[in-house]
Amino acid sequence: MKKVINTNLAPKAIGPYSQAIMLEDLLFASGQIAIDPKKGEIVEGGIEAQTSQVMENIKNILSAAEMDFSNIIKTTIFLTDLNNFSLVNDIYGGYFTKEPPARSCVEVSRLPKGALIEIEVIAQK
Ligand SMILES: C=C(N)C(=O)O
Repeated sequence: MKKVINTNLAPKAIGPYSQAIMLEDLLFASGQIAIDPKKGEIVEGGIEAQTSQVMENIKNILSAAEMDFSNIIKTTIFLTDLNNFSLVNDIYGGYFTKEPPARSCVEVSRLPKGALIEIEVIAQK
């Protein structure tokens, strides 16, 4: 039986999707862009600020499902500019102290709200 995960500590959906869906012990989180949940707007400060906000949003969705970064088994990173690869790795890597999850990273032409980065995760409880 699936369960919808919803928290005010992560941005509200900007379309017809849930923040995350739990199916048995697996969590499928929708792609997070760098919306500050308090303001409802993309944070200022470029790729570094956006990456940090995305990771905080993911942290709060995991927390709403009683999980943390150690539960993540797969991520997908979407970047509008692969030149930001190293900057993103530096920030992203700080959230995974050991055994980082499997990952894909791709460049895309555009993201919702003009975001520079979107990350989706799958986690196991
Ligand atoms: C931001 C999204 N995850 C979306 O529009 O699907």
